[in-house]
Amino acid sequence: MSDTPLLEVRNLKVHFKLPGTLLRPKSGGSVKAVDGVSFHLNRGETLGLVGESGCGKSTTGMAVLRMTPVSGGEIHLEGEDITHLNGRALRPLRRRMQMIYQDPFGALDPRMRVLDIIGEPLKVHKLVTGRKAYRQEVLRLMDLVGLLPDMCERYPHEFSGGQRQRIGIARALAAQPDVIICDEPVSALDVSIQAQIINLLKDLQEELGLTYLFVAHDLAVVRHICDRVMVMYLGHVVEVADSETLYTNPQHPYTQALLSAIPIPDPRAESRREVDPSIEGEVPSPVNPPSGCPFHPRCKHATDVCKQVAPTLQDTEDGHGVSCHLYEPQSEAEPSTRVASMA
Ligand SMILES: Nc1ncnc2c1ncn2[C@@H]1O[C@H](COP(=O)(O)OP(=O)(O)OP(=O)(O)O)[C@@H](O)[C@H]1O
Repeated sequence: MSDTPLLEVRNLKVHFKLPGTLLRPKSGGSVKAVDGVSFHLNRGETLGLVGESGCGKSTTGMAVLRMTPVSGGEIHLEGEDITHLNGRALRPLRRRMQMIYQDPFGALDPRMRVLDIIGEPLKVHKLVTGRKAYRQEVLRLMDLVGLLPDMCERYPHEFSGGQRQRIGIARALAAQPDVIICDEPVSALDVSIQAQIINLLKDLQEELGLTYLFVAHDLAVVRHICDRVMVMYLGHVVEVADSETLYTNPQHPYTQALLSAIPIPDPRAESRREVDPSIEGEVPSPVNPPSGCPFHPRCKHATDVCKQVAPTLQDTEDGHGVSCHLYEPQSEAEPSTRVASMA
């Protein structure tokens, strides 16, 4: 079996130009929404992408799908550089990478019947021939996601939020994708429905060997579905590790702060929980980033959130990477594995 990851992203940058003002029309500057992000995704695994609002999670997903312009870096799908594919060459990629959207209400065309919403990718990518095979395939997909056959003639407004998300999942599956980007797929749903959709995604992954990039701001949700988790802060990855390690032994102060904000189900433990103050207050914005490191105010590199001398995050053997100048590896035996290099 090949060691090539299904998806590999190297030093990805997405910088948006800001419009100028009336007085200074040319000096709008830019937002570094994604600024040097690297990661890999193996076939059959789920990688979580977490962080506060505005840290660049969705933009990373959209860039990987080649739905937003890439300012720098490389995206490889099964070893093929897809960063600069355009026009016709992008078509097969559109099938191979699908997205499940956050808003099950806005993602579906209200004028289309479920039969055609789910079936559209079958037509676009010519995956079935004939009306009968088309209908059969849609019904099979509906069954996979727990929708009844007679629902296929209905319209999106006749469904609940959870059912609409099932329709969105069936539509994504119709394309027989290699990678599915799940962009906050449960955050718009009631808590009781969230668990159903997460379980459905897990079951489908097991049955069909799916690969997910799972974007979410809710760390509690991510823990249940992800094999590995990557934490983003203002366009950078600050820590990546397997889920168990990240939740039980977080090393970056930002990860620790994010975890301190998760409510604990046990009321006694919850009453003792203290939220790290660095995570409270206004969410930092890449439009006007903080001038010093909010986690290590005394760090001598703490200028413009480590952007002047950015610590680099190593893709290490044990898979635990920490991007912080002040991080010390725990073991002498693995000096190069966890240290953020002083570039
Ligand atoms: N098309 C765009 N033009 C200009 N700025 C943009 C554009 N798209 C995103 N941004 C900015 O890039 C930053 C990252 O946005 P992004 O949506 O990726 O964050 P996010 O982590 O997914 O947040 P959320 O959880 O709120 O969706 C934000 O400051 C956002 O305002």
